[in-house]
Amino acid sequence: MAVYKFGGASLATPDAVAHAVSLVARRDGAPTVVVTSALAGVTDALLAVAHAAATATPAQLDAALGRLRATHAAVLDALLDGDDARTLHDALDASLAEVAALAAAARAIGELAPREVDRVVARGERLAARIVAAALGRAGVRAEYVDATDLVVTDGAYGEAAPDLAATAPAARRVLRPLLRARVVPVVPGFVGRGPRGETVTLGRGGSDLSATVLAAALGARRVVLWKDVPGLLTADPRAVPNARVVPRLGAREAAALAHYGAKVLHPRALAPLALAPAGKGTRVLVRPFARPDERGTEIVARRVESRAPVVAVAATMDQAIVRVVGRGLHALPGVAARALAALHAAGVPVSLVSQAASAYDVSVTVDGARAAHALDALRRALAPELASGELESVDARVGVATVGVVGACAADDARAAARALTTLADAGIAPLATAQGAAGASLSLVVDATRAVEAQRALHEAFRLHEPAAARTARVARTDVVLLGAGAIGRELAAQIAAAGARSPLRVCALVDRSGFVFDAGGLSRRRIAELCGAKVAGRPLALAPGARAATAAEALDAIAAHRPSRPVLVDVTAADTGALLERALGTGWDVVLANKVPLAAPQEAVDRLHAAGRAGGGRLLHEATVGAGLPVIDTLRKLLEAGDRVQRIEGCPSGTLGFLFGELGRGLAFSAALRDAMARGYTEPDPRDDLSGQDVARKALILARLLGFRGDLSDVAVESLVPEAMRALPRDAFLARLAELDAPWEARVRAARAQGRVLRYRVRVTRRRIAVGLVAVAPSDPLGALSGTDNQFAFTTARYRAQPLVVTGPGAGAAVTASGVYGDLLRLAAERR
Ligand SMILES: Nc1ncnc2c1ncn2[C@@H]1O[C@H](COP(=O)(O)OP(=O)(O)O)[C@@H](O)[C@H]1O
Ligand SMILES: N[C@@H](CC(=O)OP(=O)(O)O)C(=O)O
Repeated sequence: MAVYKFGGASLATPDAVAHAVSLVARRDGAPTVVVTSALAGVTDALLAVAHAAATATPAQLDAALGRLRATHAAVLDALLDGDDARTLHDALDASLAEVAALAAAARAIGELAPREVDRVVARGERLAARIVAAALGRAGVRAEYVDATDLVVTDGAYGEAAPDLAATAPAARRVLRPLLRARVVPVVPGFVGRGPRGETVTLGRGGSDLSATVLAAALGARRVVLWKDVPGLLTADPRAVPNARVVPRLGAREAAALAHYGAKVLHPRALAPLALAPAGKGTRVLVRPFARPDERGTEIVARRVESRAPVVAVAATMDQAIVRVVGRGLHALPGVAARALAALHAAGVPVSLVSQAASAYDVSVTVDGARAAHALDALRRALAPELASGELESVDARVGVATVGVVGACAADDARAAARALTTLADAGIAPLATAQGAAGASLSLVVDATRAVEAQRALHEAFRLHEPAAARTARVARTDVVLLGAGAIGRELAAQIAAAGARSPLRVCALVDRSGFVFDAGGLSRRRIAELCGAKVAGRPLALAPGARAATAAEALDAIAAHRPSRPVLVDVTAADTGALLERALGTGWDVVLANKVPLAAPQEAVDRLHAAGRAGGGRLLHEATVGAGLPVIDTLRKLLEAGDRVQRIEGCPSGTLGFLFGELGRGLAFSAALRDAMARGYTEPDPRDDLSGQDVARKALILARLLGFRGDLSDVAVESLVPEAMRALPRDAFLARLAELDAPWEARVRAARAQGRVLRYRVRVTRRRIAVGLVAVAPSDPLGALSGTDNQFAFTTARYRAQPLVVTGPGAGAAVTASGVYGDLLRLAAERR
């Protein structure tokens, strides 16, 4: 047996009502109770009529009733004809005539009593239920209108009546069971119940959800389906947060919390009648999309099982006022706060949030904004003695606030969730006016200025990554989106390393960018896609030609990616181009930047200063371990020394694997030309080996290191000794290579001279805060540099603490795998520090 509730938003047009009928028909005779809301907009219209009844002119009233007649007539004329249509037109006319009569009476006495307001407003549901029942009959489904006052027994509070389940159950069973047994679908107006004297009352806005769950509980239904015009219960109100997503399974506590924050999708008390049992037993509550009945929507379950993510949704109650009682009387005198709350209760002002710090100097509560003046009045009267004596300083109210709720099982007991919520608001420049978090609650409340409520919800939704599937977010790992600039050997290696780490890694490559264009996926490029793209790059095809790629400049690519609001984006530059302007822009907009590319950091001092300034202004951080010594912890070591308060006096080293190899071979007696050709054959050198021999690449690394020590100056200030004789510098590459043998004799002489002194040749950099020297030196074999072999790099730090013996870092300093791992280390550090 199932209870189907059709919301007003779903019953908006004749087609929609026909669709509702078809959903019931699809049940194919299975026992079904239908609960309807009023047609879309009708409750609002009836309430407007009720509230203006005493003051509106007859003409205004006629116009309003005319609109209501037209709304209903449009639906019933489209779906029904003959006797059915006539009967309903008569019912409609009679109903509206009664409203006119009630209004006339109201004009005479000056107001419409709450009892009459309920009588007026209940008409919406009653008319809708009659129309749906007739339309069902028309479609061949046996259906019968049953009035809610015969079923739903309440406490009789006008406008917000609470159903009495114990009294409702027997009545509902007595009336509905025989119908269900006879395979008749009872169609019941939602939102409506009976007071103690048999009078018609309403259950509060959105109350037909409650009607449905009360009847389901009374009948022991297997399922309640609340058909809505949204795809289910969402992580946020889609009108405030467009990328909100469906929560497939939501715990009852969270669903209720969401409803209490005014998420119009569910009546706050709707779940109370049901003892929600673990899946399989009890009544299942489903919130499903009316327009797409084959989608599953949301199931509300007793306990949330779906994920460990602490936060499942955000919501906001608008149009609130925050009312404060301030003064030392709150802690000096017993019972002042209790009296304040009692006064509000007595005045009929419901209180939602209550916040009082332990210092007890003020207590703040939130109330419906429309009742702020009434609340103030009640408080001032109740606390008059303390206000007069000065024990209380003031009672005041601020209207135009909203209560934003961060909803989740652990929102209230996960310190990280609370911290993140507050930091998120702080980052958005939104100061909470009050906060509350219960010891056992399923939510954290943050009161903010109403004008900032949408922004606050969006920022929180983003911060808790609610737009991602629940399984993808856990409390601890926040996603870092990596944008890879350059898809050469290092870029490809890095992408593969990140992809290999899989879902456990906080890093996700969401874009590859090359000179031709870019490929982007907000959810992260899959391992397979990365492999395909890299394969195409190796085959020499530009990215822009890949499926799903866009041709663009790198700047255009970044703008396009930024528009998707990536999570903690990092731009990784593994090109060898002058990318300074692009990096400056990224840093300035808060993106972090990781470089293997040396060029932007070896640029003129003022350009580098601009980069750092952009980072400071925009909040982006810049790491570049791989620019010196590839994956070796060179900059990391320097940072640790400085952080520990050491003073670094000098860094000496061989930051070139190519030159290291060359001098090793010369030392072993090889001819210069043979050693260089060997290095070329092994792929150690640049295509034109003079790029290595000129010392320019080494000079860049030296400059980067020196700048870390405080050096200010440019590449032109670096004294570089080139190993290419003046006369050979301008030759074409091949001409240079053809004349290599000419260099053998001079080199042999140098090596021999050094050996005579018991020394070996090395190409060394030496940097201090003031000076950079790059060139050939003869060192003793006992020197750390003397022992260097193969393509290893070496860096020796002489510091205040490492004075007698330097701290030495040695190891392979080139190659895609180690360079990529240097970049990877930086990325992990950024991800860890942002948590
Ligand atoms: N977290 C949420 N999930 C789904 N809808 C929400 C949420 N918060 C607010 N809403 C709003 O609630 C409304 C719910 O649906 P609707 O079909 O109008 O319900 P009904 O017709 O039963 O009153 C939508 O307009 C939607 O914007
Ligand atoms: N029609 C009533 C009751 C109701 O539940 O409506 P809906 O299902 O459209 O939220 C209201 O507007 O408050």
